[in-house]
Amino acid sequence: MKKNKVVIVGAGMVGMSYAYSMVNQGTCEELVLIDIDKNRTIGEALDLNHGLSYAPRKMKIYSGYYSDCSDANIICITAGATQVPGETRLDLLHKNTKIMKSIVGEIKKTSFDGIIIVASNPVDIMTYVVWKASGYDKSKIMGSGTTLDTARLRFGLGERLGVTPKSIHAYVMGEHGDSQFVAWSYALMGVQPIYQVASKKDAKVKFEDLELIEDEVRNIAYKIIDCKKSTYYGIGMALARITQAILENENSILTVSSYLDNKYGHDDVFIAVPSVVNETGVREVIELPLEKEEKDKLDDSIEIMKENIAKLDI
Ligand SMILES: NC(=O)C1=CN([C@@H]2O[C@H](COP(=O)(O)OP(=O)(O)OC[C@H]3O[C@@H](n4cnc5c(N)ncnc54)[C@H](O)[C@@H]3O)[C@@H](O)[C@H]2O)C=CC1
Ligand SMILES: CC(=O)C(=O)O
Repeated sequence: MKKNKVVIVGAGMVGMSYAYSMVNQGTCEELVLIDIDKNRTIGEALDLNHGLSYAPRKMKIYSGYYSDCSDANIICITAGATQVPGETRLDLLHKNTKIMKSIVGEIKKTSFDGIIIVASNPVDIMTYVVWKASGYDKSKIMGSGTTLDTARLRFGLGERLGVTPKSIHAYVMGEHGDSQFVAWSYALMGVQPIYQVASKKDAKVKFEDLELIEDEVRNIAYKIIDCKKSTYYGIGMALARITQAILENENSILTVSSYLDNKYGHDDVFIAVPSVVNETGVREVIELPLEKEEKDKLDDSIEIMKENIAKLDI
C-alpha cells in the first residue's frame, strides 16, 4: 500500500504555513521539505518536529531531495517569487515559469505518479506550465485556484450575515487574480439564495453590497501585501484542505484550478471552477449553467489566461 506522503517544493512562507496546518491537523503521515535553500528546510523540519508531541498524529517530517518524490502521493509546489506592493500576480509570469520548469525537470527524473498541487502565482497559468512541462495526466494536476478567494468570500459574507463561514455556500470562480468573479446566482446562506436574503427589507447584506464584497475579496491580497509583505496562513489552510480531500478520497467540491476539457465552452486552459476532488485528482469539473453576465466574466478570465500562456515558451 502506498504511503500517505506529501512533498512540499518551496519551504517559504506559503509552503511552511501549509506544512504547519498539516502538522496541526494530522493530514499526512510523512512530510518532506525541498527548497533550493537546503538549510532552510533543515531548520524548518527540526522546528516542526519539535511540535509533534502536541500534534494529533505521529508523523515523519524531514528535509529531503527530489528522489523522495518517487513514492509520494502528493507534491505541492509553493516555490517562487512573490508580488511586491503594486505588482499583480500576472507580473510574476516569466520568473515563476522558469522556476516551475526547473522543478518539473527534477520531478520527471523520479518515478512519481501521484497528484501535483500548484500554489505558485499566477497559479492558473503555473498549473498549465506544470502540466505542459510534465506531460502528466491533466486530471492529476490542479492549482489551488480560488480556494483561498472562496474562503475569503465566505468569511466576508458570514461576518456580515452573522453566520459561520461554513454555512455560506458560495464560490469565487475564474482566475485567482484580478478577473475573478463570484457566481452569485449559486450563492447560498444555508439553503437560502443570497439574492433572496439580500432582497429582504431589513437585510444585513443588500444587493448593492454584493459588488462591494466581491471587490473586497478580489483586492484583499493587495491590502495584506501592503500591510505585511505577503499572504500565507489562508493559502496554507486552503492547501491543507485540498490535500485532505485527495488523501481521504473525499470527492469534495472545491474551486481548484482544473483543466477545462470542452467544459464551459473552452479547452486547453486551467481555471478555477467547482471540481470534484478525490484520490485520482480532479475526478470531474462541474459545469454550472451560469447567468449570462457570469459566463461573460468566466470567458474574459479564460481569455486573459490564454493571452498570457501564449507569451510563454513551454
Ligand atoms: N495560490 C495562492 O492563493 C497563493 C499563492 N502565493 C504564491 O506562492 C508563492 C510562494 O510565496 P511565499 O512562500 O510567500 O514566498 P517565499 O519567498 O517565502 O518562499 C518561496 C520559496 O521558494 C524557494 N524557491 C525558489 N526557487 C526555487 C526552486 N527552483 N526550487 C525550489 N525552491 C525554490 C525559495 O528559496 C523560497 O524558500 C508565490 O508565487 C506567491 O505569489 C501566495 C499566496 C497565495
Ligand atoms: C498572494 C495571493 O495570491 C493571495 O493572497 O491571494
